[in-house]
Amino acid sequence: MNALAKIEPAPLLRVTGLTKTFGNVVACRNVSFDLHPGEVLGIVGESGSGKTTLLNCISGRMRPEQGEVAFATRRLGLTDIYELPEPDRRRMQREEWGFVHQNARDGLRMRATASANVAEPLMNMGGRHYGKMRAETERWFNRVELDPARLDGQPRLFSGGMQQRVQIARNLIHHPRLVFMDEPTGGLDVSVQARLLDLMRELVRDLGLAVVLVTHDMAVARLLADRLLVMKQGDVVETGLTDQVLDDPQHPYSQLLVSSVLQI
Ligand SMILES: Nc1ncnc2c1ncn2[C@@H]1O[C@H](COP(=O)(O)OP(=O)(O)OP(=O)(O)O)[C@@H](O)[C@H]1O
Repeated sequence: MNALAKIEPAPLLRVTGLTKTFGNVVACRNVSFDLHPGEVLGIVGESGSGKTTLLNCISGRMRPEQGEVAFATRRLGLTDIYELPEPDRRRMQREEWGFVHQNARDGLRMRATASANVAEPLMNMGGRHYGKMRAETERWFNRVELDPARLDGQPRLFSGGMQQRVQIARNLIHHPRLVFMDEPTGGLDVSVQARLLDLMRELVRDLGLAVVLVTHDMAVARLLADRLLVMKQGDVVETGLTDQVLDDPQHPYSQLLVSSVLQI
């Protein structure tokens, strides 16, 4: 083992040379990065830069044309997720990952009760003790600052901010090792966003979560991300620590992105 290998911890996720096209459009071109346990990586860029496509490819929802997405699974260690048999990949996604969508209706069953939504990952992992699952669900309701009196309500009757809290609880209750978030506070009122962001920051820190976060909002990136990956027309044009990228952007596109936010 060389000296670097001793210092450098093993990555949780390793993306290598990932490319995805739609006809003539190159949505992501030759993207590579490592994500380590407990690290929050923000993927930023303007609309159409390829953020969502990259997120979909690395979260196993869309197979890239080229490249590899390797995840350190509990059972097999660092494994190309697209080489896994489909049922194994789905199980890994269910048991080891979370995915928080921008629109709660994409991540929740709106007509099931909120408690059923939150408890479902526990049941998927073999939980059968109703009382214990109910208690854990209630604990998570409190953790995301939802009133346990609403446990048996349907998310479709909740406010947007409450729905996002249900989605977050559902995606954390089973102790995932990696959580993907796609504009998790997009579409919410600014005041609701602020508290939700604080809550998410607390949870990420307390649980030591590894997160891949897609956002076009630099304030969200500043608050949550340790490191940023700036995308422009499918290319990663800059990566670095969040403060470095936002306070001293090197690439002209990152400079434009940051200055356009500061002008608002
Ligand atoms: N299913 C698809 N079919 C065809 N083209 C697509 C598809 N999905 C994405 N694209 C194209 O790929 C490029 C990247 O889109 P993508 O949605 O990944 O960007 P984005 O940065 O997430 O944008 P936004 O912030 O608006 O969601 C765009 O040119 C888009 O039109």
